[in-house]
Amino acid sequence: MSETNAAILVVDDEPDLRLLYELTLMREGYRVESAETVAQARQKLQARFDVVLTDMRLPDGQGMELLLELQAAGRPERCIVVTAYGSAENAVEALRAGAFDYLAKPVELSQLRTVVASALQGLPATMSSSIATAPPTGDGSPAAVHAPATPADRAAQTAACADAAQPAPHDTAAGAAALVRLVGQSPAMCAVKARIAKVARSMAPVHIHGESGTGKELVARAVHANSQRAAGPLVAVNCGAIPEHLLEAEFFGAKKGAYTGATQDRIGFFQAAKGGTLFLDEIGDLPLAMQTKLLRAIQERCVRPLGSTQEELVDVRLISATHRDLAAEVQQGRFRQDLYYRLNVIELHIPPLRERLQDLPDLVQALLTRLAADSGFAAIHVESDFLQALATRTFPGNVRELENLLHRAVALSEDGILRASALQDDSPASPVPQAPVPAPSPAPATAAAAIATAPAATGFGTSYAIQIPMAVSPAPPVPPPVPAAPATAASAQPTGAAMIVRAPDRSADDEPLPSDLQAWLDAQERAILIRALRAVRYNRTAAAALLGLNLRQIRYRIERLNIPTEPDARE
Ligand SMILES: Nc1ncnc2c1ncn2[C@@H]1O[C@H](COP(=O)(O)OP(=O)(O)OP(=O)(O)O)[C@@H](O)[C@H]1O
Repeated sequence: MSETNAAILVVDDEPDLRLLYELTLMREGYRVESAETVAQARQKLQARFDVVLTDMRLPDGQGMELLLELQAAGRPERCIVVTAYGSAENAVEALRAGAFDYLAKPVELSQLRTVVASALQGLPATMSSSIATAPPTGDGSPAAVHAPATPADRAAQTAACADAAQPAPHDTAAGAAALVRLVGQSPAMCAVKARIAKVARSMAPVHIHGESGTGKELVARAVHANSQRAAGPLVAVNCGAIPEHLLEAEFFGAKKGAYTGATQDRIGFFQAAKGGTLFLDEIGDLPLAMQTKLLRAIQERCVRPLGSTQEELVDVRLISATHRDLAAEVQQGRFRQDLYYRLNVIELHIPPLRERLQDLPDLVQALLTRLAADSGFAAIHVESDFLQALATRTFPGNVRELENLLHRAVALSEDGILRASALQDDSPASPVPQAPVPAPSPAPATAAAAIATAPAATGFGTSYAIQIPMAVSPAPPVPPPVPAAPATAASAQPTGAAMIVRAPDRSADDEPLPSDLQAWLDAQERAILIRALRAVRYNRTAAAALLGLNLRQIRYRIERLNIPTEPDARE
């Protein structure tokens, strides 16, 4: 959307501050209206805006009331709440209630501009084209508006699992593809997908919790891909893999000579993720000293590269993940409570695979599709006893364990047929629990086989039967690069395989067509440019040379695709 058309409502009772916000935003080209009280704001909100910037404390009530009323009315305005200095509770409360973002007093004007611009990103153009009138409600609260849904809204609607697996024409093909890549149609996974689509839309920090191998990184990628920052970078960091003495430089950047070995300026993760998402995996592994520095970066919204005197504005959405129980880590003094509070604004829990065993057939199919290409077999046949043997396991290593197990089974198979005997050396790591049998997922659209309860089912061990169609139905068409696994009834083999997974044919004719060619090409170009820039530490001349471009061409492309580079990136 053209940001200059955007309409902003500023709500603040302090005339000086109101004027300052108004002037700052008008200078950005926005159309600004203002209100001094909750009552006045309600009046103004009979019309529609793109963004509402409201102080928390107002003479006749709280800014939160406006936020909640807009939410309740299903209004599409993005709300930014201005909180008192140091009032983390208010900020977190507002984010949990659905605020897009918050600003702490005293509001830095550069931050105000960044946060408002970020809130306007990805809004449909129709919303900002005019301050359209919304029908009055009678009680003075903001009227409901059935505005065009945002991509995240649409994703939420389609995240009812069958739809998420078969994405409808979607504004962000990448967002739908990211949800499809997260295989599983069990109620637990459907709930995870629906929540991803819902929480993706704000700037609120998301904390993903789940055992190792449950797919936390895939979930983080899906949140990013469904957010309005999807066009920006996703920088994924494994906090446990960075030597302690390098943490600060890696996170915040460093000037040449700032430490032994710093032979040139380098940008940090915060700068690299500018305009996008910073995914801090294994956050529980961060040493306490670094936790303090990270907290400061989050609170102050700026970072200072090592050896620099200049602070740099932070413009990232934070996602963190851990397999640890962070609350327990806080109790034991190993994790800062205030940081935990800041990171855990929205929690996403990924259930372990043993609690959603009905996802097994879908997962086996998806994972084998990935493996089939490298296996050397034209197709991999999965015998029913192999699936049955899998279903008796508890997978303490979750999907990663399943992936490894399939990898070994395929590698050791001489004929491309997976039988239960292939699992004999792969002893189950733990005894089968006598847990209640989970309900099977409702009519899985793509499952090659569905695990269903046998009569008088009592537990995992002997109570499952595998319903086995003769062949795998074709996987739903998904945007690239998600591989499809075409296999038809005609491809069923005389082995009576429960599942047949064909190595994806890489011929161009079989690639699903992108629904928005330009967006698809831009995404490819952007990813390649970012890779090249990172490879040469953001030296644009070197990156251009890598890609067979000249400096002018790469500069043009960087600018066109809004690729963040170091402020003083070298040429
Ligand atoms: N629902 C899923 N659908 C498809 N693949 C999955 C799913 N969940 C996990 N995987 C695959 O399992 C492997 C492990 O996933 P991932 O790295 O995201 O797990 P994690 O929870 O981040 O693990 P860790 O805590 O050890 O970092 C990856 O190869 C991932 O692609």
